Amino acid sequence: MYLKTLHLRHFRNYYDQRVEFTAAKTILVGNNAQGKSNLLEAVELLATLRSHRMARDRDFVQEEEPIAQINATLERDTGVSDLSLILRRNGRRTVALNGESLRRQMDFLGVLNAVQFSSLDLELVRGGPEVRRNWLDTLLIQLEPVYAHILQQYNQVLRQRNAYLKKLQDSQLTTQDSALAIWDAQLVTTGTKVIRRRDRALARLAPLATAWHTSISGSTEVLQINYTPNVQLMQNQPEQVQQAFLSQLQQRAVPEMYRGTTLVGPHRDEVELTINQTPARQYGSQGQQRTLVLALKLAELQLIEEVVKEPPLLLLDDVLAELDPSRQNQLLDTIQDRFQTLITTTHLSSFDAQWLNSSQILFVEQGKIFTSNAIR
Ligand SMILES: Nc1ncnc2c1ncn2[C@@H]1O[C@H](COP(=O)(O)OP(=O)(O)OP(=O)(O)O)[C@@H](O)[C@H]1O
Repeated sequence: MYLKTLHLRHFRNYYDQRVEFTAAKTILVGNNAQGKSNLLEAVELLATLRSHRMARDRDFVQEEEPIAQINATLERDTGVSDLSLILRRNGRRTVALNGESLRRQMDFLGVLNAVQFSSLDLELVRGGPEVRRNWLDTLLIQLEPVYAHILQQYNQVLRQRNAYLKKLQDSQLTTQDSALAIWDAQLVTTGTKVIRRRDRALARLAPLATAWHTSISGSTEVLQINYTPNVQLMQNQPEQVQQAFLSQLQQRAVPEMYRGTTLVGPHRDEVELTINQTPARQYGSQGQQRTLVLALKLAELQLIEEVVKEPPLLLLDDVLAELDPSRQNQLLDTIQDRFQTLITTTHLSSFDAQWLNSSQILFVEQGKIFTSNAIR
């Protein structure tokens, strides 16, 4: 797939900027805080309706403006599509495809696919389980857009069940007298869908990532990725998962009521990353942890391509310069011209000449994009 144009209006520090992408690789160069990451974030939003920066919608909208707008033209094997996303301070969003407003955001997902890779991704190794759950969920949204809907349902039931548990704390009711069973049933139904999809996605991703990791580390390291669901998963059959989920909920009913929060479910899942059988967080240098993240990203690219049958975009936010030459080459060899790639950097000096020659270079300054570095 190929992103032909992007038009940002009142998005972050862009007032009204059109960009036309004229090569498979585009390098966005500029000093810090000029708007390079913002542009990549806009593309990420079109792909996933999420931002890895965990921003709220009001952060996207330029000061003094009521709405932010992102428009794009995308070429796929199936034809050309116009995408439009309107963001408002109050969080209400409007999505449109080829000029037609879509009622379900799910129908917007899966049109543009992208893998985002930034220095924040090191948190995948160093951060807590929530970071890895978020990463997996964002990938799943692209593999199966219906997952966005399932996840939203689960989170809604979870919030309602937590509110009910809090209410129970203040009442004289016991867990048996209460209507908790109604919430349990809904949590189990939606949560099981989340668990089974996470399990399936990781089962496909893990061998790809392990193979990349072996190759990048020169066969000195073995990466293992294990899904550790909070609900014991013996078999990935819906009935079995539901039964296990329900019985764990029933076992924890008293502590849940005491603490006023749900203690069982996929909101407590973990994805374990180990290198040579040692937890990756404790393993080795920053360089080795970067190898792991690079392997995950290359696996994401490969898996999305396998599933959607077209190469997704790759968004490299200030990471190329952080990789050593051999890891850089591994990445660049994989990309070639197959994956349209948008790269941000503060210095062009870190790129090899051949790459520079075949890339479109755009200069970013205070929310404006220039095609040449001439005196402005
Ligand atoms: N809603 C907004 N309205 C106006 N300006 C914003 C908004 N959100 C962010 N900005 C501005 O965008 C700039 C940050 O841009 P961005 O994160 O893209 O930096 P960058 O060019 O990628 O640089 P770095 O290398 O530091 O990441 C800051 O100047 C910030 O004030």
